[in-house]
Amino acid sequence: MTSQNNSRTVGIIGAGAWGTVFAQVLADAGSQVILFTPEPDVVDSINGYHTSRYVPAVTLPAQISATGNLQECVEGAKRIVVAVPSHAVESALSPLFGQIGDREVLSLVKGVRGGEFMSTIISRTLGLAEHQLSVLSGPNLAIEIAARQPANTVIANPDLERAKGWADVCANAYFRPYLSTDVRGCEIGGIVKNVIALAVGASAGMGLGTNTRSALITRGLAEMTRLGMAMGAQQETFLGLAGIGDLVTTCSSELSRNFTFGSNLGKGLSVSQAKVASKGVAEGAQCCQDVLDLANSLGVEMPITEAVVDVIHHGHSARQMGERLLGRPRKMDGVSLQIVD
Ligand SMILES: NC(=O)c1ccc[n+]([C@@H]2O[C@H](COP(=O)([O-])OP(=O)(O)OC[C@H]3O[C@@H](n4cnc5c(N)ncnc54)[C@H](O)[C@@H]3O)[C@@H](O)[C@H]2O)c1
Ligand SMILES: O=P(O)(O)OC[C@H](O)CO
Repeated sequence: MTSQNNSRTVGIIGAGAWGTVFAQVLADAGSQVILFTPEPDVVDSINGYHTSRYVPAVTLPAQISATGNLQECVEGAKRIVVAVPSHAVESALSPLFGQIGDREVLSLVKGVRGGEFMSTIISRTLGLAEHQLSVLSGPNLAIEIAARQPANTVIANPDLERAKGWADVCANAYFRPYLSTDVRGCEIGGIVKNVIALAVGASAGMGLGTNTRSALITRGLAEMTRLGMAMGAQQETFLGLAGIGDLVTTCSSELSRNFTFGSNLGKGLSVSQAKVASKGVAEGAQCCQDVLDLANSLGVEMPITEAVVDVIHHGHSARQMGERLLGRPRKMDGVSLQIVD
């Protein structure tokens, strides 16, 4: 199947859980969508049966097709969405360097690597102009949205008209975008919440309850906000959908891969066993070291993140993580905006 070269055709690079469900969101809002994936069985399944193993038990709208040819995905598309995991962004996009022209691009990716945010890496890899890339982030568990359950999100671009353009294309009866100019804050929210969800998942896996969860969410919000403020983000972003909203969702649901990854660690699985058991990418495990490096380079204290890094990379157990956080010096309550709390 090929895309129609019209103003409502969107190409999505990456047909995992979120890319596929976002295709449904766009189709339900009136677009034709063409998904690119290097996995031939996924292409065949979408084109032949309107199904994908990434979203079981869902019948995809007929306006969605798939291709294993990257050029075919983008050539007829008016707008382009990036939906691969953070570790695959450069390899997936580099063949398209300089070929995007003036088309609008939207990143769904939640990750940081080598001190760089995905907006920076995607813009550089594709050779985009300033503000050509918008970022979408918020409490968006793909499987719930696949069932057309109501969800809000945030679309950010310093040029609000460009963010509005994307909101017009993806708003539908169950998907409501809010707007922001704070790209950096939205990206930080989408990254740090994954790291905190690993810690919350680990506590749940150990059999701990809601008090522990609330403590980690609240102190996690403090960490996220401190890092964001040190990087020039807006404080209110962290009290919105891309901050506390996504943090609560990811720390509350077994549909979250990060929560589940942490839960498996809490139950005693090793990091490599938890990775194998994971049904998709757990960006918090991929990115926690990068988040900590960023925090350290800015002198920002992130004790939960530090404890997660010790579990993921230095052989600490989930129990040791808990003991270490409980043994910290006394602190004042509330979200202190001092970088060292
Ligand atoms: N799943 C969700 O609920 C959800 C929600 C919001 C944001 N996100 C974010 O979206 C991003 C993608 O997550 P996902 O859930 O779709 O991942 P996933 O694990 O479900 O699927 C990853 C997809 O990327 C594809 N891929 C890997 N390398 C590729 C390459 N080089 N070129 C093209 N495709 C490649 C794989 O084939 C697969 O289709 C992540 O950063 C994630 O944090 C996910
Ligand atoms: O499944 P997770 O943990 O990657 O979370 C998915 C989304 O980011 C939730 O907003």
